[in-house]
Amino acid sequence: MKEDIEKILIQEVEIKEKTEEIGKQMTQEYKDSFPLVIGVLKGAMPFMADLTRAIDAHLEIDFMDVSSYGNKMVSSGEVKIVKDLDSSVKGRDIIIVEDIIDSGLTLNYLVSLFHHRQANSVKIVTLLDKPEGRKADVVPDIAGFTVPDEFVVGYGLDYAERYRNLPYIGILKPEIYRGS
Ligand SMILES: O=P(O)(O)OC[C@H]1O[C@H](OP(=O)(O)OP(=O)(O)O)[C@H](O)[C@@H]1O
Ligand code: HPA
Repeated sequence: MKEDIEKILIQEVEIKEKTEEIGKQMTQEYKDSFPLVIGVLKGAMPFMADLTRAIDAHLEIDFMDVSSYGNKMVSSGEVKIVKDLDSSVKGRDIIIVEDIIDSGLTLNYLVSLFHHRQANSVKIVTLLDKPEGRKADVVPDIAGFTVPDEFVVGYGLDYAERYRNLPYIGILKPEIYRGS
């Protein structure tokens, strides 16, 4: 698997340090509000697991799985709910945890949905932000790293469902996409 990686963009230790830093910040911000922390499956799974353990405050955890209709590159922005939340967001302070914001279409949909469901507040925390990919106007409240406009994998992020279990963020060798 590792031989498929052209370049490591963010090392495991950098992810760990950044996650600790974000966790400390969120401990201060949320120590009195019992937020509902929502991980967006599947990509956010490792970050969600590490980040929530870096927050020293009471919180509730839930997960949502969404997928975009059709090819993402030409996506209409329409999103399908594959797995909905177990909890109600009404009146709650919501923190959405993502691995990456690229086009912003997934988060644009989720933020609107949670406002429609009458959340008290909706904040976005993402490990990676790829601002050059944006098609919808989404700005994270907390972003760990800004990445260039390239397809990245690892630490939850996949290519064809592979590489999610890499402990770092990297860029694939071009021949992997070309299938040779
Ligand atoms: O800003 P966007 O362009 O909407 O892209 C970001 C979304 O894309 C990825 O999920 P994906 O739909 O690939 O599902 P996955 O998490 O199961 O891999 C990622 O985990 C984000 O949820
Ligand atoms: O760069 C990416 N890598 C993996 N999944 C993604 N989903 C949106 N952008 C990306």
